[in-house]
Amino acid sequence: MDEQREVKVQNPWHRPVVIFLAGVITGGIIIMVAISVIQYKPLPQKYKYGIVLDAGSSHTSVFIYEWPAEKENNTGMVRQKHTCNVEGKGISSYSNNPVGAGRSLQKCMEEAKKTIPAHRHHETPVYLGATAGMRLLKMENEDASEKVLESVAHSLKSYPFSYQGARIITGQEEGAFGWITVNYLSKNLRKPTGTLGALDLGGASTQITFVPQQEIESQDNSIDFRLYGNNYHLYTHSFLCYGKDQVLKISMGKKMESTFKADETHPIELKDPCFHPGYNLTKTAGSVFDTPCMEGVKMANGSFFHVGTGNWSQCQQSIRKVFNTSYCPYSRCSFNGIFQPSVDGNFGAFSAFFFVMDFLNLTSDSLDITKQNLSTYCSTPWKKIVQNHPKTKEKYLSEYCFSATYILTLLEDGYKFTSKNWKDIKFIKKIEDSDAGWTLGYMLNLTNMIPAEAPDTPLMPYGGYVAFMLLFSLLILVLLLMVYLYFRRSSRTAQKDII
Ligand SMILES: Nc1ccn([C@@H]2O[C@H](COP(=O)(O)OP(=O)(O)O)[C@@H](O)[C@H]2O)c(=O)n1
Ligand SMILES: [Ca+2]
Repeated sequence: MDEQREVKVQNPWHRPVVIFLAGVITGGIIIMVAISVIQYKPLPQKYKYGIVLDAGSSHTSVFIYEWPAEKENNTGMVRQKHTCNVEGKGISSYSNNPVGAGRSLQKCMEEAKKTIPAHRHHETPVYLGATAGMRLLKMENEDASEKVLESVAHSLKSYPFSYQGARIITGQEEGAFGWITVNYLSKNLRKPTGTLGALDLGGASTQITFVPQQEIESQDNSIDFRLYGNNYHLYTHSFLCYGKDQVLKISMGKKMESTFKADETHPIELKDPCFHPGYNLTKTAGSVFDTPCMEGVKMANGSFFHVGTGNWSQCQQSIRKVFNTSYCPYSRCSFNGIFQPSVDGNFGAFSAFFFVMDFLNLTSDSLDITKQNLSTYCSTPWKKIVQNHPKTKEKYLSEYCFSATYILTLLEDGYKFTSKNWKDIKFIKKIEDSDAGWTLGYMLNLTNMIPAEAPDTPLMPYGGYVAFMLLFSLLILVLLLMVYLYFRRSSRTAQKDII
């Protein structure tokens, strides 16, 4: 018995190699789990910023964008952090006082300094893009337009941001970057689903941009992008002078031309179906004809009584006269001899399309109901309109009937939307807290934030990776435990057998 007891039991767990290996594996698993858990804790995000100034014909807005520093090439990561409306009119109104244009930006740029953390200021790009108001000023007086641009550039350079330029963007850029903005924000760009057409209405120009089914017959209206590995072949056109403020001038000018006789003494009455009954204001012909958009219209002078008659269908008749549909050198045209394929898919209509239709509550009905409601609105007496909207500036209030009638005429007669596809037009201001407009697309393009090829995506999303690592580590632990228990049992049995 004693001899037997003295036989040493060879327990495999007591071998140094096994002990060392078991220690290393267990240590490894503990480290793996610890790393996974620590990694899973969301790290404080680091943000980057960009500033774009939209110098429109009627006013200037400053947009501040932000995005997580590590994710700048992912779609939908950039969002609008802050906007500031510059006081006063657009920069093109400073043609006689260019210094004033630069000075007008000061308040909003100071706000930008406060909004963006100081340590990011020097690397924050700032861009200014001017649109149709400056295009018109350049046509009228190139020297003045250059002075205004120099003035805003000088002003922007005085801030601690990274100045990237102040220029007049083309109508094509305005249309195309508006399209990029709405599709980036709707996260359409990396999906095989359809894209959203873009309709932008300003004070001095309007843009239509979409992916057409048909071939684009004119080179000027075609633009190609490769974004996230997909090719986009876009139709785009910008109609200079067809913003709502310029069309109001043109259509009033045409009415004056046909109403006023050369020998009549002033002031004369201009009866206008686009203004409410009871509206009566003395205006100067100069305020109507102060634009290069009135080519070929005989100029009146002196002052006149602008008298509203509030008749929607007559208003529409008068607006139709600003579209020339008498010639088309292509298989089909919108107006003024401009090629346009038939509209296709859904459209986002923003800027003044939204402001006007939203103010009048006309954003969600059929085309027929919309026309009926607008007709009732236009024939409502001016006194009642003022009573109903005591806080709205009378100048703006008086123009809604005209503007909405222009919008319907532009969309139906101009772009050839019908009562069937009217519902495909969504009047939008924002998509996920960011304004629809050209500015975001402009910045994304200039900062190369939309790559031509889709960035490589990891095998699995981060959350999935962490879950996988935890599960896998747990499995190894359980397996080790089972192996341990097995060896312990078999070594005990061996001991018993020996005993
Ligand atoms: N809250 C607002 C802001 C702008 N608007 C109008 O929207 C238009 C904006 O045009 P814009 O200044 O961007 O001019 P463009 O240079 O784009 O032609 C102007 O006609 C403004 O009067 C509006 O109706 N309601
Ligand atoms: Ca605009």
